[in-house]
Amino acid sequence: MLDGKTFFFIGAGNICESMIKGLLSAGIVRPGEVRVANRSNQDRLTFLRNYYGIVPVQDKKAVASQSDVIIFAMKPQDVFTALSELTGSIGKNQLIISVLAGVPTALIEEGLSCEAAVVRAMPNTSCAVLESATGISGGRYATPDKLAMAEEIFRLMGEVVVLEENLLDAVTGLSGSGPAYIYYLVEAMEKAGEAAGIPRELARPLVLKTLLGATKMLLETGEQPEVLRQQVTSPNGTTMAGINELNKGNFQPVIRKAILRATQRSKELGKVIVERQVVTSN
Ligand SMILES: NC(=O)C1=CN([C@@H]2O[C@H](COP(=O)(O)OP(=O)(O)OC[C@H]3O[C@@H](n4cnc5c(N)ncnc54)[C@H](OP(=O)(O)O)[C@@H]3O)[C@@H](O)[C@H]2O)C=CC1
Ligand SMILES: O=C(O)[C@@H]1CCC=N1
Repeated sequence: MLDGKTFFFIGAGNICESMIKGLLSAGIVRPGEVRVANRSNQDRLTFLRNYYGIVPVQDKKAVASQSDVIIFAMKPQDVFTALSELTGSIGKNQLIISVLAGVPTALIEEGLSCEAAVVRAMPNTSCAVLESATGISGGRYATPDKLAMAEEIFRLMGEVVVLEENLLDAVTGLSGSGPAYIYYLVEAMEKAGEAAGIPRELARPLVLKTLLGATKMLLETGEQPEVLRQQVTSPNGTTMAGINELNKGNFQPVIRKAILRATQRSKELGKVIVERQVVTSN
């Protein structure tokens, strides 16, 4: 379904680069089929062209009208300018993917005013290494084949779940922001390893392999995390002592709070943008 398709990224930031890296390394999409535009930062486009061989774009309208897949990848608050720059250039046959946190498909549909096939997606930066966890949801005019195409695109870069749009904010809080929580955990574990006397350069491989090994155990054994945790935890041993400290620090409630707050933030971002749309259109 993707053979020879052209991709147009509007917004050349972090998630755009992760997706470009992933799409190209998956080997289905060629650099010449990937077009990228920014608001003003030309150096960034030059870097992406030199590094990945993609095509930098100035005339967004012209390129949008000639692209099969258009990916909205600007900050949520920049969506209105991006939509206004595309007026009249997009039609029903194209696939529009929005990775914008909080922004409903309806807002993009309305902005494009052509019954555009919009799919809202929430990938994460692990697209770059083909290990993203991505949630997708089709908008009002996204036909089953368009949703399937979006799923195929993200499946090249990792795991995909299709869900109702009202769950996309929760996906954002859980797995969209998720890599940052894990990096934060790695930072904390490395620092703790250092405090216990292990030099940083030795702590890192120990921490990373521990993470990778635990993930593989979960995937390959199919066991519940509780069961695997218990297998590590000897009665009155070292793990129990460590877990007790985590519990004293409210480990599970804190993680829950972080994910729920990030989910709520995604909803807030969307609400502000929808309100702006209502004000502008009145
Ligand atoms: N970072 C992440 O892990 C994830 C981010 N997202 C979502 O992706 C979106 C982008 O995030 P991220 O990549 O981190 O953001 P960045 O700030 O890194 O990049 C945003 C880019 O959008 C460009 N831009 C702004 N307005 C326009 C416009 N009108 N036309 C073309 N380009 C424009 C900016 O260009 P310039 O620099 O020239 O102003 C900038 O390069 C957000 O909506 C976010 O919610 C989704 C999943 C994960
Ligand atoms: O922090 C953010 O708002 C974006 C959305 C998910 C990951 N990064």
